[in-house]
Amino acid sequence: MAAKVIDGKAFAATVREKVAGHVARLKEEHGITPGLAVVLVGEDPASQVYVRSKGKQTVEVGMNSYEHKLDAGTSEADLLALIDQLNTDPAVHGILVQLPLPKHLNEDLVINAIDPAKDVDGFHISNVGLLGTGQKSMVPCTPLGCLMMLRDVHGSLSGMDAVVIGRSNIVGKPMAQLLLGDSCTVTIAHSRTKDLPDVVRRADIVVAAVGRPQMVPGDWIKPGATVIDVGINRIDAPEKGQNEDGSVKTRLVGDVDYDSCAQVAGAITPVPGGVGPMTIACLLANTVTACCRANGLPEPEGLTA
Ligand SMILES: Nc1nc2c(c(=O)[nH]1)N[C@@H](CN(C=O)c1ccc(C(=O)N[C@@H](CCC(=O)O)C(=O)O)cc1)CN2
Ligand SMILES: [Mg+2]
Repeated sequence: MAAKVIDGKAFAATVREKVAGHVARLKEEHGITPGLAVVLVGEDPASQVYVRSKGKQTVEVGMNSYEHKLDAGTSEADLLALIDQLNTDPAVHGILVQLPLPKHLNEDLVINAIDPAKDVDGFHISNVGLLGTGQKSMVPCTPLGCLMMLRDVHGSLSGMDAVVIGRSNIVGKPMAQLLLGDSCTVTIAHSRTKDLPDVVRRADIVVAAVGRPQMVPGDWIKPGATVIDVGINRIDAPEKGQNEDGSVKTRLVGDVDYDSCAQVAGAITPVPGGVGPMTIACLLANTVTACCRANGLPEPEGLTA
């Protein structure tokens, strides 16, 4: 039987609706409007698209959006000074520095300069430590979105075998911590893992986050398993023809070979329209959570891990 397709676009819309409801209540009952500051350094075209989308969606759910666009040559000192200013600004409840940063900037240093309570990306070392020890933290948006979708499909994840392929700080590691928090038996696999196909075949849940186009074929998937594809890779699509400038057209694919995996899996996220839209929805959710925490108010239910 063909897999159930997990519609991340539709799911993200329900998350945004919940966020908008909380924002409206914060305004009505407490006179507070959550604010999100997004910092973009340089002109990376994909980052520009994501930042524009973040600003637009922030405003659509009723929050204040503060965009800071700095040129590619901005010094570390100037970027740190801006973060300092945002850390102390009471109208700003969430701060996000769009990644990747230009090469001359030290990402760790910059991220760790953000007030952990405003770190809506959940990348600050304090939040990493809190998540790793099962304490209340800000949770990275992409893994949080994956967790929400998995809970929606399965209800309880307790006792399930989960394999996370990829060990990045942004997705693989926090994803593994979240699955552990939901009582899965978790394996983190990566480029050096021996017998990767057999490791993946044991899994009830496969989260692929390696950044290698269509790397996971259907015959690695246990029948009925749930496949969450975090990859967003652009590949040539000669079947679509050429652009006006003569270059070959492209298309987006994930880290799993969708067609073959969908024939075996019980449920699967598509690319595009799966995990990607959940990332920004969870950013909005984290901003409301940060705002509630900053004001000593109860946290919104269903929007945190
Ligand atoms: N500070 C951060 N930087 C980056 C993050 C992040 O969470 N925080 N994640 C990515 C980029 N990203 C958000 O910033 C992001 C990536 C993809 C999508 C998305 O919706 N993708 C669509 C396809 C988009 C397309 O057509 O190109 C999809 O998968 O359907 C949203 C957000 C790196 N940087
Ligand atoms: Mg760097």
